Amino acid sequence: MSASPGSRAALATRGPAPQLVVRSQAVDGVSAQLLDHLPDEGGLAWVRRGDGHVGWGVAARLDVAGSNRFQEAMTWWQELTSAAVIRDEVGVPGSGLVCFGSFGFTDQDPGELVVPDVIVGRRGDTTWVTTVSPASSLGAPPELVVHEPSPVYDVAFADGARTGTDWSSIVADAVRRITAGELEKVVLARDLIAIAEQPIDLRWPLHRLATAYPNCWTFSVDGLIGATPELLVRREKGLITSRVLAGTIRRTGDDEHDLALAASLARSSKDLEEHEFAVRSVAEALEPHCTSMNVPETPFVLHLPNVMHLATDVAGVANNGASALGLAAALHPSAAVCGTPTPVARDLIGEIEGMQRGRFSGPVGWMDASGDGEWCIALRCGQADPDEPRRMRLFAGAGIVAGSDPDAELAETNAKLVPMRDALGD
Ligand SMILES: C=C(O[C@@H]1C=C(C(=O)O)C=C[C@H]1O)C(=O)O
Repeated sequence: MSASPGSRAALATRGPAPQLVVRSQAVDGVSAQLLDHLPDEGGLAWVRRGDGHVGWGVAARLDVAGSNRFQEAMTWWQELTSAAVIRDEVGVPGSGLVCFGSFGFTDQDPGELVVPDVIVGRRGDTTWVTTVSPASSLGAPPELVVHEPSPVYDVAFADGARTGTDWSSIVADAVRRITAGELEKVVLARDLIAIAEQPIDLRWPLHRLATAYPNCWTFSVDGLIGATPELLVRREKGLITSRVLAGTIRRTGDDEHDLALAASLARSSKDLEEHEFAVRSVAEALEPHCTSMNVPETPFVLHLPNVMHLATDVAGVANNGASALGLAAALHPSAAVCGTPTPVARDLIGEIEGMQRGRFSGPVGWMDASGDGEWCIALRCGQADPDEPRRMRLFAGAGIVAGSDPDAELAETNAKLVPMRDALGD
């Protein structure tokens, strides 16, 4: 599967949303994994622990950028879903009409919503196929075929916008500015370039990510692929949840040592402070949308194969009709990927980070016609190069507070690059 962002302009839908006819039907006897069904071009994916959905083809698409991007996307989705004729014979989260989407970190970075022609979904024992067609040409459900991705060989890695040493020095600069009282926390990121011998079949790293990181959300949207551990927001039947991560320690591979490290992470005042900023930013953004909220006072330690994070699961009951995307828009950018105070951190990132993040650290996810859905933060990910299919940009960042050590932060970003590096076969 290669990315085809070159066709972005041609596929972009402007003007009135098309009228779509949508049908979801359960299918029996499908034992293959969802990702196995992705064709070699333009696949979309959202998978966790075997559940989720994959899609291909483009029944409708909206490209968005600018300060009004979330509102524009919500209006388009509202129009599209209210004009659609939806026959959902499955009735589980993810069946019926859904779109996949991703948004840039800044207003200037472009993002999109995509409604595929075909969606294959699974939730527990139920597998279904959704077909989406223009009202004038109702299609039959496709035969589900299993495709083999092409292995990725001989990947070389090179510095992106900055060398590690240069990046450490901008971290040191940020620490000075935090100590001087300009702001409390800023998240700084860096990129790494991966270059393979042959064009990269994105399904290869996707399979490996989903296998190695089953507790993360493995995604593929328009050439952006990754396995993120951070749920910005889920809305499902009136329940709103968010998993906030901030505060990280690398794993060593020695279980006993890792347990001791987890305990030290849970006691580290620097990490607890960094985490507190992130939780507060999420709780404040969700509060106007919830009748009752549960914000645990103490984080737990989330164990991933490469790192451990301080984590807090925030939950609330929706008190208004804000869609999952509306909530993601209210939350983005949280202090987990930007900083505190948000405007100062955002300006500092623009001033010293020295690269365009694109969709890295923006919301990525999916949404259904009722506005339920899941939006994660696009982390532990890579962006396929639209002009050079052998090339990807990989990203990682780290939260910087007064007590941060630049070399330790560099090591943290290296640990966060491991999922994508390993998935590409390093
Ligand atoms: C910015 C990233 O991760 C974020 C920063 C974290 C931290 O600084 O401890 C932890 C999880 C994420 O919220 C990344 O993975 O690139």
